[in-house]
Amino acid sequence: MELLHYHNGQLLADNVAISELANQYGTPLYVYSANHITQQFRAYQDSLKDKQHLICYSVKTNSNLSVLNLLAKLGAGFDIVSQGELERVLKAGGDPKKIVFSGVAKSIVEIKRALEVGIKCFNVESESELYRINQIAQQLGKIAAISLRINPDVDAKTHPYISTGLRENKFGISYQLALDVYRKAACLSHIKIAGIDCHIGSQLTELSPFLDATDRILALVDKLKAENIHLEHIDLGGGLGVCYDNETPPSASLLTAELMAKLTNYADLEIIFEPGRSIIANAGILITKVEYTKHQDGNHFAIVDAGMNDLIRPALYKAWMRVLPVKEPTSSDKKECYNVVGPICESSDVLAYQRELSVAQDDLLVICSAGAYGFSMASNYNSHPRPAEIMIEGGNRHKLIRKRETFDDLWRGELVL
Ligand SMILES: Cc1ncc(COP(=O)(O)O)c(C=O)c1O
Ligand SMILES: N[C@@H](CCCC[NH3+])C(=O)O
Repeated sequence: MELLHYHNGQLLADNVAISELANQYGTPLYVYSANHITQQFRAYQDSLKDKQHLICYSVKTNSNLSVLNLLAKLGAGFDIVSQGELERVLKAGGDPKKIVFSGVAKSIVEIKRALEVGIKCFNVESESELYRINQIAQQLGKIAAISLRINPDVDAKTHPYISTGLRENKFGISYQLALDVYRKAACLSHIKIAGIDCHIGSQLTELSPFLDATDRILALVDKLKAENIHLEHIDLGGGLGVCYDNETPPSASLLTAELMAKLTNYADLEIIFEPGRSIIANAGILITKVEYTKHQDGNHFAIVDAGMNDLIRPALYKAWMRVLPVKEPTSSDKKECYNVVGPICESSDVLAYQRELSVAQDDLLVICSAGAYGFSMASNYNSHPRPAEIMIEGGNRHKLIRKRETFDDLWRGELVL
């Protein structure tokens, strides 16, 4: 079932009226549906049930403790990229043995902490990182399980800012060097080679880049085997896209089925995925209120209380996100072509360009598909407190899962000289 639908002229999320949420919690407001998150996660789980697998939700996508806790209870592992994300997962009740640690700049402190809590695996992104991990593991008297994140040099056919698997990107170890780095890893005293990893980008709407990357990774697995380097798992990353407008990405079950077909001769390998957006993007919305409308020089602006500080995707990538009025439009409404703009003093603070809307002051609008890379990328720019977040459970109960920030939160930790 879709998250949003109109009923008696009002927009509902699951079975809850958006206007009720805005009245109770204020705006801007992030809202997520536990049912939808569960449904998306289970789509991965169900399609992999015949294969040893671990679905490591990508924490950066939406790292609210309640979201992590919900996913942990469903059996998720976690893909993290910082100690902050590690601490969040632990705080939310996630199992450290199901954590994989990606990221190009893991610090000594981060590596130590990850070893102490006993994560599943480091996704190593450079040769120097490998040596650092070995050294720290030696100091702690531990063996670090690693996989190398391979940069397969595959075009993910997505926005250049969110493509990560091309040779010019900073991520991973070059395909050409990978075998050699594995050989070096095999000689290190405190390293255990556990797997192989790749993640080629985000918001992928075609299957072919996934298939190409997997072929290249499997060719490496074969070469490693020939050298007696045996792996326990293969991690194919995240990246599956969602529908924001009219994209038609493959479903999680089609993606996993196509990839599993390639893995039939690798029955002993556990398969790991690191999905983020496809779990939660369409399980979340951002509710915002129209503060003013402005009509001048042929332009129509709906000036709303949410801005690029709350949701940066449109400003950062010119991402298109659907905007729906909370009051159901009728055929007699007079519509104009609006730019939906926020309060921030930047010309790029535009949430949506050129949308046919009928809006008036104090109307509520919903930015759809905002569950992924929404709140997790929010900032306090222009000294706006970050929004509250709420979760709808069971389709009709709603709970605050993050309080709206106060002004005290804005200057917490600052000192007046
Ligand atoms: C290493 C890694 N894994 C997983 C993800 C999740 O990607 P997505 O949200 O596109 O599924 C990302 C973000 O792109 C990432 O950098
Ligand atoms: N933040 C990006 C995706 C980047 C993925 C990070 N690995 C977005 O909103 O689309």
